[in-house]
Amino acid sequence: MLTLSNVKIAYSDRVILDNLDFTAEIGEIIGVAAPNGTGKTTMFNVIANFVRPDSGKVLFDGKYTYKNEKEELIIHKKLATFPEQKDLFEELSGVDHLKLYANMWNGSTKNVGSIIERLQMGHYVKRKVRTYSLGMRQRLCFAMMMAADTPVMLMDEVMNGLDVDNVALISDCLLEMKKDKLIFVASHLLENLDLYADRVIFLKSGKIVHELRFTKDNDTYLKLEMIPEEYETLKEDRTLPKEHLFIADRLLCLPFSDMNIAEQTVWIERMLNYNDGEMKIGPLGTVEYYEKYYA
Ligand SMILES: Nc1ncnc2c1ncn2[C@@H]1O[C@H](COP(=O)(O)OP(=O)(O)OP(=O)(O)O)[C@@H](O)[C@H]1O
Repeated sequence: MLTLSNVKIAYSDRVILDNLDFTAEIGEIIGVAAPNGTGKTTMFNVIANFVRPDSGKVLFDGKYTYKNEKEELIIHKKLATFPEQKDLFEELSGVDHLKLYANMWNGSTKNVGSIIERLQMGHYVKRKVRTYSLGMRQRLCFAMMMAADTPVMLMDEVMNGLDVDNVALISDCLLEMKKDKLIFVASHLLENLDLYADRVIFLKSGKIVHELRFTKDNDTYLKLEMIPEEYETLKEDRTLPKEHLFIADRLLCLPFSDMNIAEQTVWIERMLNYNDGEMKIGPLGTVEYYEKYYA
């Protein structure tokens, strides 16, 4: 549905996206993880054509690119970007904003009532935006995306300023929405991405350094916190599996899926001597890969 081929962009001498290749389909939520200033927003800006890449192209439905205004219009009917709070109109109400987005992209306001109900905005949405808190504004921005109801959505920092309950609410909505959409979410709430993303891409030095796919077939690891000195001692006897990881100088991860039960039992018994025997068994999540690449 969406293809980025060889997308390159640099500011002055600094390469932000370095010949990026990427394909995504309807029905996916794709998390984008990377530290501040890496290029998440730049990637979204290129997808939306707010910024022209130095080379490479963005292709929608296998045929539309940003080669002329006609095609740009076709693409922009399919694509909405998460509004920034500073772009809200202080003197308009939340309902006014929702109607605006619904009319602009969807051509109908018939879903506005159910969106307000789903996002529990009924008690404030008729007031002017200037009276809203940060969290109320953020929920309105998300509601505007729901009102636009486009097949492609670029959500930058969607959870900013939301409390735990609202993060859970928006996460549930994302899962409900994804069936007929391709949704990108750039976020620093890493654990939250594990709850709804189908895959998470990690950007580093302009490239995708890792793609984490959440499937039931993901490799399982035995995970245990230890200090670097303990890890070094353990390494000396040369029995650690070759594919083990020691992430961020704190987390030992032993690949468990490939071991037989006897080997697994031996390692669990050995690990009981560390960290009061506190260990976890499961696949690696976004936090662990993030630490692997950026710690
Ligand atoms: N118009 C511009 N001119 C010059 N440099 C820019 C421009 N836009 C972005 N950059 C630089 O490109 C880099 C990537 O910025 P970008 O906003 O894409 O990062 P990000 O990963 O979204 O960061 P954050 O997590 O802070 O939102 C930064 O170093 C930024 O300063």
